[in-house]
Amino acid sequence: MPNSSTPNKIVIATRESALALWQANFIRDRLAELYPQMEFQISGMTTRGDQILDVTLSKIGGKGLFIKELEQALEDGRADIAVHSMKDVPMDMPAGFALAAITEREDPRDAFVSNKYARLDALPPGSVVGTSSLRRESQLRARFPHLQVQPLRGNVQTRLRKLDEGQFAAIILAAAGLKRLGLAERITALLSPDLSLPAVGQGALGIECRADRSDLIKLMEPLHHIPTARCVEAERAMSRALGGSCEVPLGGFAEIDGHVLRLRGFVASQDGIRMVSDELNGSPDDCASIGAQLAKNLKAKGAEEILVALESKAVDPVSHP
Ligand SMILES: NCc1[nH]cc(CCC(=O)O)c1CC(=O)O
Repeated sequence: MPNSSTPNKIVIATRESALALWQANFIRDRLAELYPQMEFQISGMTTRGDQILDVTLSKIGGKGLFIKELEQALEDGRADIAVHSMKDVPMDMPAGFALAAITEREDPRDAFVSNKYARLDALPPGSVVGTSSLRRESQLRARFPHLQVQPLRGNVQTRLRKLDEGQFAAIILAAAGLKRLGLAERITALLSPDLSLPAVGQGALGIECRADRSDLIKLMEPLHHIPTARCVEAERAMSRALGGSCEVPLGGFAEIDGHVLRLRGFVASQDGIRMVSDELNGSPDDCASIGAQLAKNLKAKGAEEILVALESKAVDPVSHP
């Protein structure tokens, strides 16, 4: 129960895309149920990541761009919490910030969306599939080398519009985003993790606040879903140990069955020609060490060479001729 040291009003910082607003409203509604006497306000803001739409995100600084402005608002006291897709949260939290809660995971799978074809394996050779995710691209190229992959940026609605305009035979999106936006009927087929291993954190939401706001961390506790948090921590520990960012074609997905946490991971070259994947089981209590160990095992199988090759590719050709 909130005591005298808890605020009577909580301001929630969010990006202004339909999905981000849905997520912020979802958390607001959960909090309002828990704390009916408190007041909640949603504060929408445009981030640099939202403004820059013409280049591949990985080339201009990556996912951090979507959350820096929100963190600035937390820092300045203009907002109390920020709601993020865990997929968009960098592996290392910046100093002074904490994840107060990780919510129960929505469907973590990728979705195949097409107006013409029922399944990925029904696409004729040369078909153009839209995605700007290096993870999705590398897996598609590895498993369906006869398909073309072309960039597709923008929010969920923009991506669906580009599909509907006929620029692509199919696109790949996160099922969670489509379901949250009430667009589940657009899902043509769900891709099993064997076919498209999800992104680290996919489907889970994170609530961020300043690390010194123990009042907020306490208030968010009922929204923290421990099995999801353990799975996401296993995935993030793996990605962190591999130096994962959105510049790296990498996937990580953990699930708990009974007393066993199963973590699967892969690292690939963008063209999917080189791919190293592996999995590890263990106790959910050991989530972080399972992630670190799987990263080691992947490195032992050759992930390091793939990562080094990616790094040299990322070097700016102008300043490093
Ligand atoms: N890359 C953007 C992004 N960040 C989070 C989601 C929604 C799914 C989720 O919460 O994991 C999406 C859309 C997508 O990948 O299709």
